[in-house]
Amino acid sequence: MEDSHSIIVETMPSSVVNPSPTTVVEMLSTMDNAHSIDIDSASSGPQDPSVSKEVQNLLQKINAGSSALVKGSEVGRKQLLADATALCLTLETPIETLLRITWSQSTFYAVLKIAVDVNLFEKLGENDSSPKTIPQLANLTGMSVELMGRMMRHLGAMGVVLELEDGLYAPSRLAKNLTIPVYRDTVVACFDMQGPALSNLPKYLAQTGYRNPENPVDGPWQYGHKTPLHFFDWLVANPKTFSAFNNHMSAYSQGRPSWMDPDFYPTEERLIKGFEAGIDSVLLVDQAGGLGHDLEELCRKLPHAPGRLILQDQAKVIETVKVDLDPRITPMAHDIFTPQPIQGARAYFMHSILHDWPDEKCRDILRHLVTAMKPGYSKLLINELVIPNRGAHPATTGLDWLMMALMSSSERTEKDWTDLLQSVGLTVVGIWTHSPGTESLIEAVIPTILDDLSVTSEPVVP
Ligand SMILES: C[S@@+](CC[C@H](N)C(=O)[O-])C[C@H]1O[C@@H](n2cnc3c(N)ncnc32)[C@H](O)[C@@H]1O
Repeated sequence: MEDSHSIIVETMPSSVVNPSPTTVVEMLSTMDNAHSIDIDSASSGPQDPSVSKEVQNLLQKINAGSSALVKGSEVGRKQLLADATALCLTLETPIETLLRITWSQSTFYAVLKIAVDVNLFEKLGENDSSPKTIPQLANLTGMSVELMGRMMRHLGAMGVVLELEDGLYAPSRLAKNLTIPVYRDTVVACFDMQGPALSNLPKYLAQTGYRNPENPVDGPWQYGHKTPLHFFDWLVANPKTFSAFNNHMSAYSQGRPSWMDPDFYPTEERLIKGFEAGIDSVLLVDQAGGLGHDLEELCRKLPHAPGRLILQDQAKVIETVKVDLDPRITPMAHDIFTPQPIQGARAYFMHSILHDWPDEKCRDILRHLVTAMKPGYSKLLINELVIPNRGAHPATTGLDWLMMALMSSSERTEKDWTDLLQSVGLTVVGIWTHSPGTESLIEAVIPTILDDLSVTSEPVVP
Protein backbone atom coordinates (compact mmCIF):
# COMPACT_ATOMS: atom_id res chain seq x y z
CA MET A 1 0.00 0.00 0.00
CA GLU A 2 1.35 3.44 -0.88
CA ASP A 3 1.89 5.78 2.04
CA SER A 4 -0.20 8.86 2.52
CA HIS A 5 2.41 11.29 1.23
CA SER A 6 3.01 9.52 -2.05
CA ILE A 7 -0.74 9.53 -2.65
CA ILE A 8 -0.97 13.27 -2.10
CA VAL A 9 2.05 14.08 -4.26
CA GLU A 10 0.72 11.93 -7.12
CA THR A 11 -2.33 14.13 -7.44
CA MET A 12 -0.41 17.42 -7.29
CA PRO A 13 0.43 19.49 -10.37
CA SER A 14 4.13 19.24 -11.35
CA SER A 15 4.92 22.70 -9.94
CA VAL A 16 3.96 21.38 -6.52
CA VAL A 17 5.71 18.02 -6.77
CA ASN A 18 9.13 19.79 -6.70
CA PRO A 19 8.22 22.81 -4.60
CA SER A 20 10.53 25.59 -3.44
CA PRO A 21 10.96 25.86 0.38
CA THR A 22 8.32 28.61 0.53
CA THR A 23 5.81 26.53 -1.38
CA VAL A 24 6.35 23.59 0.97
CA VAL A 25 5.25 25.81 3.88
CA GLU A 26 2.30 27.11 1.88
CA MET A 27 1.47 23.63 0.76
CA LEU A 28 1.47 22.22 4.28
CA SER A 29 -0.72 25.04 5.53
CA THR A 30 -3.34 24.21 2.89
CA MET A 31 -3.14 20.49 3.48
CA ASP A 32 -4.97 20.40 6.82
CA ASN A 33 -7.71 18.22 5.46
CA ALA A 34 -5.34 15.72 3.94
CA HIS A 35 -3.34 15.47 7.17
CA SER A 36 -6.38 15.08 9.37
CA ILE A 37 -7.31 11.88 7.49
CA ASP A 38 -5.52 8.70 8.35
CA ILE A 39 -5.00 7.81 4.70
CA ASP A 40 -3.12 4.63 5.51
CA SER A 41 -6.14 3.12 7.18
CA ALA A 42 -8.60 4.77 4.84
CA SER A 43 -6.77 3.21 1.90
CA SER A 44 -6.75 -0.29 3.28
CA GLY A 45 -7.06 -2.88 0.55
CA PRO A 46 -7.31 -6.64 0.28
CA GLN A 47 -4.10 -7.04 2.34
CA ASP A 48 -6.00 -5.81 5.40
CA PRO A 49 -7.13 -8.98 7.24
CA SER A 50 -10.77 -7.83 7.62
CA VAL A 51 -10.97 -6.79 3.96
CA SER A 52 -9.35 -10.00 2.83
CA LYS A 53 -11.89 -12.01 4.88
CA GLU A 54 -14.72 -10.04 3.21
CA VAL A 55 -13.22 -10.79 -0.20
CA GLN A 56 -13.06 -14.50 0.63
CA ASN A 57 -16.70 -14.47 1.80
CA LEU A 58 -17.87 -12.72 -1.34
CA LEU A 59 -15.89 -15.09 -3.56
CA GLN A 60 -17.55 -18.03 -1.82
CA LYS A 61 -20.99 -16.46 -2.31
CA ILE A 62 -20.22 -15.82 -5.97
CA ASN A 63 -19.04 -19.38 -6.49
CA ALA A 64 -22.10 -20.78 -4.81
CA GLY A 65 -24.45 -18.40 -6.66
CA SER A 66 -23.04 -19.04 -10.13
CA SER A 67 -25.30 -22.09 -10.50
CA ALA A 68 -28.20 -19.60 -10.68
CA LEU A 69 -27.07 -18.72 -14.19
CA VAL A 70 -27.26 -22.36 -15.27
CA LYS A 71 -30.77 -22.58 -13.82
CA GLY A 72 -31.73 -19.33 -15.57
CA SER A 73 -33.03 -17.76 -12.35
CA GLU A 74 -33.46 -13.99 -12.69
CA VAL A 75 -33.42 -13.47 -8.94
CA GLY A 76 -30.22 -15.55 -8.71
CA ARG A 77 -28.59 -13.58 -11.53
CA LYS A 78 -29.41 -10.31 -9.75
CA GLN A 79 -27.90 -11.61 -6.49
CA LEU A 80 -24.75 -12.71 -8.33
CA LEU A 81 -24.45 -9.25 -9.86
CA ALA A 82 -24.92 -7.59 -6.44
CA ASP A 83 -22.21 -9.84 -4.92
CA ALA A 84 -19.81 -9.21 -7.83
CA THR A 85 -20.37 -5.45 -7.48
CA ALA A 86 -19.74 -5.69 -3.73
CA LEU A 87 -16.53 -7.61 -4.50
CA CYS A 88 -15.29 -4.84 -6.82
CA LEU A 89 -16.04 -2.19 -4.20
CA THR A 90 -14.25 -4.21 -1.52
CA LEU A 91 -11.19 -4.72 -3.71
CA GLU A 92 -10.93 -1.05 -4.65
CA THR A 93 -9.05 1.41 -2.44
CA PRO A 94 -11.04 4.56 -1.60
CA ILE A 95 -9.11 6.65 -4.09
CA GLU A 96 -9.65 4.04 -6.80
CA THR A 97 -13.38 4.20 -6.16
CA LEU A 98 -13.36 7.99 -6.25
CA LEU A 99 -11.30 8.18 -9.43
CA ARG A 100 -13.55 5.61 -11.07
CA ILE A 101 -16.57 7.79 -10.32
CA THR A 102 -15.09 11.23 -10.93
CA TRP A 103 -12.63 10.50 -13.76
CA SER A 104 -13.53 7.30 -15.56
CA GLN A 105 -17.32 7.20 -15.43
CA SER A 106 -18.07 10.91 -15.79
CA THR A 107 -15.99 11.12 -18.98
CA PHE A 108 -17.21 7.73 -20.16
CA TYR A 109 -20.78 9.04 -20.31
CA ALA A 110 -19.69 11.99 -22.50
CA VAL A 111 -17.49 9.81 -24.72
CA LEU A 112 -20.30 7.30 -25.17
CA LYS A 113 -22.61 10.12 -26.30
CA ILE A 114 -19.96 11.37 -28.77
CA ALA A 115 -19.49 7.82 -30.09
CA VAL A 116 -23.25 7.51 -30.66
CA ASP A 117 -23.36 10.97 -32.29
CA VAL A 118 -20.72 9.98 -34.89
CA ASN A 119 -22.30 6.52 -35.46
CA LEU A 120 -19.13 4.81 -34.26
CA PHE A 121 -20.89 1.58 -33.33
CA GLU A 122 -22.60 1.26 -36.72
CA LYS A 123 -19.20 1.81 -38.40
CA LEU A 124 -17.53 -0.75 -36.12
CA GLY A 125 -20.18 -3.26 -37.15
CA GLU A 126 -19.64 -2.78 -40.90
CA ASN A 127 -18.31 -5.75 -42.91
CA ASP A 128 -19.53 -8.26 -40.40
CA SER A 129 -17.79 -6.49 -37.50
CA SER A 130 -14.35 -7.12 -39.01
CA PRO A 131 -11.63 -5.54 -36.79
CA LYS A 132 -10.79 -1.95 -37.71
CA THR A 133 -7.87 0.43 -37.07
CA ILE A 134 -8.09 3.91 -35.56
CA PRO A 135 -7.33 5.64 -38.91
CA GLN A 136 -10.03 3.54 -40.60
CA LEU A 137 -12.58 4.46 -37.94
CA ALA A 138 -11.52 8.12 -38.12
CA ASN A 139 -12.08 8.02 -41.85
CA LEU A 140 -15.46 6.31 -41.52
CA THR A 141 -16.80 8.78 -38.93
CA GLY A 142 -15.12 12.02 -40.06
CA MET A 143 -13.24 12.38 -36.77
CA SER A 144 -9.56 13.30 -36.58
CA VAL A 145 -7.22 10.33 -36.05
CA GLU A 146 -5.97 11.84 -32.76
CA LEU A 147 -9.48 12.28 -31.36
CA MET A 148 -10.55 8.82 -32.53
CA GLY A 149 -7.47 7.33 -30.83
CA ARG A 150 -8.37 8.97 -27.53
CA MET A 151 -11.98 7.87 -27.86
CA MET A 152 -11.16 4.24 -28.67
CA ARG A 153 -8.66 4.00 -25.82
CA HIS A 154 -11.25 5.18 -23.29
CA LEU A 155 -14.01 3.00 -24.75
CA GLY A 156 -11.54 0.09 -24.68
CA ALA A 157 -10.59 0.83 -21.07
CA MET A 158 -14.28 0.89 -20.13
CA GLY A 159 -14.91 -2.41 -21.94
CA VAL A 160 -17.30 -1.11 -24.59
CA VAL A 161 -15.01 -2.00 -27.50
CA LEU A 162 -12.64 -4.94 -27.67
CA GLU A 163 -8.97 -4.00 -28.07
CA LEU A 164 -7.35 -6.61 -30.28
CA GLU A 165 -3.63 -6.81 -31.00
CA ASP A 166 -1.98 -4.49 -33.54
CA GLY A 167 -4.23 -1.49 -32.83
CA LEU A 168 -7.34 -3.23 -34.10
CA TYR A 169 -10.75 -2.78 -32.52
CA ALA A 170 -13.91 -4.88 -32.59
CA PRO A 171 -17.37 -4.31 -31.08
CA SER A 172 -18.28 -5.84 -27.70
CA ARG A 173 -21.78 -7.16 -26.95
CA LEU A 174 -22.81 -3.71 -25.67
CA ALA A 175 -21.31 -1.97 -28.73
CA LYS A 176 -23.39 -4.23 -30.99
CA ASN A 177 -26.52 -3.42 -28.99
CA LEU A 178 -25.75 0.28 -29.29
CA THR A 179 -26.62 0.09 -32.98
CA ILE A 180 -30.24 -0.73 -32.08
CA PRO A 181 -32.20 2.58 -32.15
CA VAL A 182 -33.96 2.11 -28.79
CA TYR A 183 -30.63 1.44 -27.05
CA ARG A 184 -28.62 4.20 -28.74
CA ASP A 185 -31.45 6.64 -28.02
CA THR A 186 -31.19 5.73 -24.34
CA VAL A 187 -27.74 7.36 -24.37
CA VAL A 188 -28.97 10.33 -26.44
CA ALA A 189 -32.12 11.04 -24.41
CA CYS A 190 -30.59 10.52 -20.98
CA PHE A 191 -27.47 12.57 -21.71
CA ASP A 192 -29.42 15.53 -23.10
CA MET A 193 -32.10 15.50 -20.42
CA GLN A 194 -29.96 14.77 -17.38
CA GLY A 195 -26.85 16.87 -18.07
CA PRO A 196 -27.89 20.41 -17.07
CA ALA A 197 -30.47 19.22 -14.50
CA LEU A 198 -28.05 17.00 -12.57
CA SER A 199 -24.93 19.15 -12.79
CA ASN A 200 -26.86 22.09 -11.31
CA LEU A 201 -28.78 20.06 -8.72
CA PRO A 202 -26.30 20.58 -5.83
CA LYS A 203 -26.40 24.37 -6.40
CA TYR A 204 -30.20 24.34 -6.70
CA LEU A 205 -30.69 22.41 -3.47
CA ALA A 206 -28.22 24.66 -1.59
CA GLN A 207 -30.06 27.76 -2.82
CA THR A 208 -33.45 26.37 -1.82
CA GLY A 209 -32.34 25.39 1.68
CA TYR A 210 -32.26 21.65 0.99
CA ARG A 211 -36.08 21.33 0.69
CA ASN A 212 -37.54 18.37 -1.19
CA PRO A 213 -38.41 19.73 -4.68
CA GLU A 214 -42.15 19.40 -5.25
CA ASN A 215 -43.02 21.98 -7.89
CA PRO A 216 -42.85 20.44 -11.39
CA VAL A 217 -42.83 23.86 -13.10
CA ASP A 218 -40.32 25.56 -10.79
CA GLY A 219 -37.70 23.06 -9.74
CA PRO A 220 -34.25 21.66 -10.56
CA TRP A 221 -35.22 20.99 -14.18
CA GLN A 222 -36.17 24.63 -14.88
CA TYR A 223 -33.12 25.86 -12.95
CA GLY A 224 -30.66 23.58 -14.77
CA HIS A 225 -32.11 23.90 -18.27
CA LYS A 226 -32.86 27.62 -17.87
CA THR A 227 -36.43 27.09 -19.08
CA PRO A 228 -39.89 27.92 -17.72
CA LEU A 229 -41.26 24.71 -19.29
CA HIS A 230 -42.30 21.51 -17.54
CA PHE A 231 -40.13 18.54 -18.53
CA PHE A 232 -42.79 17.10 -20.88
CA ASP A 233 -43.54 20.49 -22.51
CA TRP A 234 -39.79 20.96 -23.04
CA LEU A 235 -39.68 17.55 -24.75
CA VAL A 236 -42.52 18.53 -27.08
CA ALA A 237 -40.54 21.70 -27.94
CA ASN A 238 -37.39 19.59 -28.58
CA PRO A 239 -38.57 16.93 -31.04
CA LYS A 240 -35.20 15.19 -31.45
CA THR A 241 -34.85 14.54 -27.73
CA PHE A 242 -38.57 13.71 -27.52
CA SER A 243 -38.23 11.02 -30.15
CA ALA A 244 -35.10 9.67 -28.40
CA PHE A 245 -36.98 9.72 -25.07
CA ASN A 246 -39.86 7.68 -26.52
CA ASN A 247 -37.36 5.13 -27.83
CA HIS A 248 -35.63 5.12 -24.44
CA MET A 249 -38.96 4.31 -22.79
CA SER A 250 -39.39 1.37 -25.17
CA ALA A 251 -35.86 0.16 -24.35
CA TYR A 252 -36.34 0.57 -20.62
CA SER A 253 -38.31 -2.66 -20.27
CA GLN A 254 -36.14 -4.77 -22.59
CA GLY A 255 -35.07 -8.02 -20.97
CA ARG A 256 -36.86 -7.22 -17.69
CA PRO A 257 -39.57 -9.36 -16.19
CA SER A 258 -42.92 -8.01 -17.25
CA TRP A 259 -46.09 -7.93 -15.10
CA MET A 260 -47.92 -10.06 -17.67
CA ASP A 261 -45.35 -12.90 -17.51
CA PRO A 262 -46.81 -16.13 -16.06
CA ASP A 263 -44.64 -15.99 -12.91
CA PHE A 264 -45.49 -12.36 -12.10
CA TYR A 265 -49.09 -11.10 -11.90
CA PRO A 266 -51.88 -13.69 -12.32
CA THR A 267 -53.46 -12.03 -15.38
CA GLU A 268 -55.69 -14.99 -16.15
CA GLU A 269 -57.25 -15.11 -12.71
CA ARG A 270 -57.30 -11.39 -11.85
CA LEU A 271 -57.79 -9.62 -15.19
CA ILE A 272 -59.26 -11.90 -17.82
CA LYS A 273 -61.56 -13.94 -15.58
CA GLY A 274 -64.60 -11.80 -14.91
CA PHE A 275 -64.23 -9.73 -18.10
CA GLU A 276 -67.69 -8.68 -19.26
CA ALA A 277 -67.71 -9.29 -23.02
CA GLY A 278 -69.68 -6.91 -25.27
CA ILE A 279 -69.24 -5.36 -28.72
CA ASP A 280 -67.15 -2.46 -27.49
CA SER A 281 -65.95 -3.84 -24.17
CA VAL A 282 -62.50 -2.66 -23.26
CA LEU A 283 -60.13 -5.00 -21.45
CA LEU A 284 -57.44 -2.45 -20.72
CA VAL A 285 -56.73 1.25 -21.20
CA ASP A 286 -53.00 2.02 -21.22
CA GLN A 287 -53.05 5.62 -20.08
CA ALA A 288 -49.99 7.64 -21.23
CA GLY A 289 -48.76 4.43 -22.85
CA GLY A 290 -46.16 6.07 -25.10
CA LEU A 291 -45.76 4.31 -28.44
CA GLY A 292 -47.74 1.28 -27.31
CA HIS A 293 -44.97 -1.20 -26.51
CA ASP A 294 -46.74 -2.51 -23.39
CA LEU A 295 -49.96 -3.21 -25.28
CA GLU A 296 -48.07 -4.84 -28.13
CA GLU A 297 -46.36 -7.07 -25.59
CA LEU A 298 -49.75 -7.93 -24.11
CA CYS A 299 -51.03 -8.92 -27.57
CA ARG A 300 -47.98 -11.16 -28.02
CA LYS A 301 -47.98 -12.73 -24.57
CA LEU A 302 -51.74 -13.05 -24.06
CA PRO A 303 -53.00 -13.70 -27.62
CA HIS A 304 -56.29 -15.08 -26.32
CA ALA A 305 -57.06 -12.00 -24.17
CA PRO A 306 -60.58 -10.77 -24.99
CA GLY A 307 -61.79 -7.22 -25.62
CA ARG A 308 -60.36 -4.00 -26.98
CA LEU A 309 -57.15 -2.34 -25.90
CA ILE A 310 -56.89 1.44 -25.84
CA LEU A 311 -53.56 3.25 -26.16
CA GLN A 312 -53.67 6.82 -24.88
CA ASP A 313 -51.01 9.53 -24.78
CA GLN A 314 -50.47 13.16 -25.69
CA ALA A 315 -51.58 14.00 -29.26
CA LYS A 316 -47.95 14.59 -30.30
CA VAL A 317 -47.02 11.06 -29.25
CA ILE A 318 -50.09 9.38 -30.71
CA GLU A 319 -49.29 11.04 -34.07
CA THR A 320 -46.02 9.09 -34.18
CA VAL A 321 -47.42 5.67 -33.23
CA LYS A 322 -46.65 3.15 -35.98
CA VAL A 323 -49.46 2.31 -38.36
CA ASP A 324 -49.15 -1.47 -38.12
CA LEU A 325 -50.07 -1.75 -34.45
CA ASP A 326 -52.00 -4.91 -33.54
CA PRO A 327 -55.61 -4.33 -34.73
CA ARG A 328 -56.91 -4.89 -31.21
CA ILE A 329 -55.17 -1.66 -30.14
CA THR A 330 -56.95 1.67 -30.67
CA PRO A 331 -54.67 4.72 -30.37
CA MET A 332 -56.35 7.78 -28.85
CA ALA A 333 -55.06 11.25 -27.91
CA HIS A 334 -55.90 11.92 -24.27
CA ASP A 335 -54.62 14.34 -21.65
CA ILE A 336 -54.37 12.61 -18.28
CA PHE A 337 -55.49 15.80 -16.52
CA THR A 338 -58.89 15.69 -18.22
CA PRO A 339 -61.85 13.31 -17.72
CA GLN A 340 -61.18 9.74 -18.92
CA PRO A 341 -63.34 9.15 -22.04
CA ILE A 342 -63.37 5.32 -21.71
CA GLN A 343 -65.83 4.43 -18.97
CA GLY A 344 -66.10 1.09 -17.20
CA ALA A 345 -63.09 -0.71 -18.69
CA ARG A 346 -61.97 -3.90 -16.98
CA ALA A 347 -58.60 -2.26 -16.19
CA TYR A 348 -56.88 1.09 -16.35
CA PHE A 349 -53.14 0.65 -16.58
CA MET A 350 -50.35 3.16 -16.03
CA HIS A 351 -46.68 2.32 -16.46
CA SER A 352 -44.10 4.79 -15.15
CA ILE A 353 -46.63 7.64 -15.08
CA LEU A 354 -47.38 8.50 -11.45
CA HIS A 355 -43.67 8.67 -10.61
CA ASP A 356 -43.55 11.60 -13.05
CA TRP A 357 -45.76 13.72 -10.84
CA PRO A 358 -45.84 14.94 -7.23
CA ASP A 359 -48.73 13.70 -5.04
CA GLU A 360 -51.11 16.60 -5.69
CA LYS A 361 -50.88 16.14 -9.48
CA CYS A 362 -51.21 12.36 -9.08
CA ARG A 363 -54.46 12.89 -7.20
CA ASP A 364 -55.79 14.93 -10.16
CA ILE A 365 -54.88 12.09 -12.54
CA LEU A 366 -56.31 9.41 -10.26
CA ARG A 367 -59.62 11.20 -9.60
CA HIS A 368 -60.42 11.15 -13.34
CA LEU A 369 -59.80 7.40 -13.33
CA VAL A 370 -61.86 6.77 -10.22
CA THR A 371 -64.76 8.55 -11.95
CA ALA A 372 -64.39 6.26 -14.99
CA MET A 373 -64.01 3.02 -13.00
CA LYS A 374 -66.99 0.74 -12.45
CA PRO A 375 -67.08 -0.26 -8.77
CA GLY A 376 -66.79 -4.01 -8.25
CA TYR A 377 -65.48 -4.53 -11.79
CA SER A 378 -62.77 -2.08 -12.88
CA LYS A 379 -59.23 -2.39 -11.60
CA LEU A 380 -56.43 0.13 -11.54
CA LEU A 381 -53.10 -1.49 -12.43
CA ILE A 382 -50.00 0.56 -11.64
CA ASN A 383 -46.67 -0.69 -12.94
CA GLU A 384 -44.09 1.21 -10.91
CA LEU A 385 -41.17 0.81 -8.56
CA VAL A 386 -41.98 0.22 -4.90
CA ILE A 387 -38.93 1.22 -2.85
CA PRO A 388 -38.22 -1.03 0.14
CA ASN A 389 -37.23 0.79 3.33
CA ARG A 390 -33.95 -1.12 3.45
CA GLY A 391 -31.80 -2.74 0.79
CA ALA A 392 -33.17 -0.72 -2.15
CA HIS A 393 -31.59 -1.40 -5.53
CA PRO A 394 -29.29 1.40 -6.80
CA ALA A 395 -31.20 1.65 -10.10
CA THR A 396 -34.30 2.42 -8.02
CA THR A 397 -32.67 4.99 -5.76
CA GLY A 398 -30.85 6.48 -8.76
CA LEU A 399 -34.12 6.86 -10.65
CA ASP A 400 -35.65 8.48 -7.58
CA TRP A 401 -32.99 11.22 -7.78
CA LEU A 402 -33.45 11.54 -11.52
CA MET A 403 -37.18 12.01 -11.04
CA MET A 404 -36.37 14.78 -8.58
CA ALA A 405 -33.98 16.47 -11.04
CA LEU A 406 -36.27 16.16 -14.06
CA MET A 407 -39.80 16.53 -12.69
CA SER A 408 -39.64 17.39 -8.97
CA SER A 409 -41.27 14.00 -8.44
CA SER A 410 -40.12 10.75 -6.83
CA GLU A 411 -40.23 6.99 -6.64
CA ARG A 412 -42.51 5.76 -3.81
CA THR A 413 -42.37 3.32 -0.92
CA GLU A 414 -45.21 0.87 -0.24
CA LYS A 415 -46.65 3.25 2.37
CA ASP A 416 -46.43 6.20 -0.03
CA TRP A 417 -48.44 4.21 -2.60
CA THR A 418 -51.05 3.04 -0.12
CA ASP A 419 -51.51 6.56 1.29
CA LEU A 420 -51.72 8.14 -2.17
CA LEU A 421 -54.32 5.68 -3.45
CA GLN A 422 -56.34 5.80 -0.25
CA SER A 423 -56.47 9.59 -0.48
CA VAL A 424 -58.60 9.30 -3.66
CA GLY A 425 -60.81 6.49 -2.37
CA LEU A 426 -58.94 3.50 -3.78
CA THR A 427 -57.79 0.42 -1.88
CA VAL A 428 -54.63 -1.51 -2.68
CA VAL A 429 -55.59 -5.15 -3.18
CA GLY A 430 -52.09 -6.47 -3.78
CA ILE A 431 -48.55 -5.64 -4.82
CA TRP A 432 -46.71 -8.17 -6.99
CA THR A 433 -42.92 -7.86 -7.22
CA HIS A 434 -40.74 -10.11 -9.32
CA SER A 435 -37.11 -9.33 -8.50
CA PRO A 436 -35.08 -6.49 -6.93
CA GLY A 437 -34.75 -3.27 -8.91
CA THR A 438 -37.71 -4.00 -11.17
CA GLU A 439 -41.16 -2.49 -11.21
CA SER A 440 -43.98 -4.00 -9.22
CA LEU A 441 -47.61 -4.36 -10.23
CA ILE A 442 -49.95 -2.62 -7.82
CA GLU A 443 -53.65 -3.51 -8.10
CA ALA A 444 -56.16 -1.09 -6.60
CA VAL A 445 -59.96 -0.99 -6.69
CA ILE A 446 -62.83 1.14 -5.51
CA PRO A 447 -63.72 -0.81 -2.36
CA THR A 448 -67.13 -2.47 -2.26
CA ILE A 449 -68.39 -5.07 0.20
CA LEU A 450 -68.26 -7.68 -2.55
CA ASP A 451 -64.53 -7.27 -3.23
CA ASP A 452 -62.05 -9.91 -2.25
CA LEU A 453 -59.45 -7.76 -0.52
CA SER A 454 -57.66 -10.75 0.91
CA VAL A 455 -54.66 -10.74 -1.45
CA THR A 456 -51.52 -9.89 0.49
CA SER A 457 -48.65 -7.75 -0.67
CA GLU A 458 -46.16 -10.59 -0.27
CA PRO A 459 -43.75 -10.46 -3.20
CA VAL A 460 -44.18 -13.26 -5.71
CA VAL A 461 -40.63 -14.49 -6.25
CA PRO A 462 -40.08 -17.46 -8.55
C1 LIG B 1 -42.28 8.05 -18.56
S1 LIG B 1 -43.21 7.98 -20.02
C2 LIG B 1 -44.02 6.41 -19.88
C3 LIG B 1 -44.57 5.91 -21.16
C4 LIG B 1 -45.10 4.47 -21.11
N1 LIG B 1 -46.18 4.31 -20.17
C5 LIG B 1 -43.98 3.53 -20.80
O1 LIG B 1 -43.95 2.95 -19.73
O2 LIG B 1 -43.09 3.40 -21.64
C6 LIG B 1 -44.46 9.12 -19.64
C7 LIG B 1 -45.50 9.30 -20.71
O3 LIG B 1 -46.47 10.24 -20.23
C8 LIG B 1 -46.91 10.96 -21.33
N2 LIG B 1 -47.57 12.20 -20.85
C9 LIG B 1 -47.00 13.25 -20.21
N3 LIG B 1 -47.91 14.18 -19.92
C10 LIG B 1 -49.09 13.71 -20.39
C11 LIG B 1 -50.40 14.22 -20.40
N4 LIG B 1 -50.70 15.40 -19.85
N5 LIG B 1 -51.36 13.47 -20.95
C12 LIG B 1 -51.08 12.27 -21.50
N6 LIG B 1 -49.86 11.73 -21.52
C13 LIG B 1 -48.87 12.45 -20.97
C14 LIG B 1 -45.66 11.21 -22.13
O4 LIG B 1 -45.93 11.60 -23.45
C15 LIG B 1 -44.97 9.85 -22.01
O5 LIG B 1 -45.33 9.00 -23.06
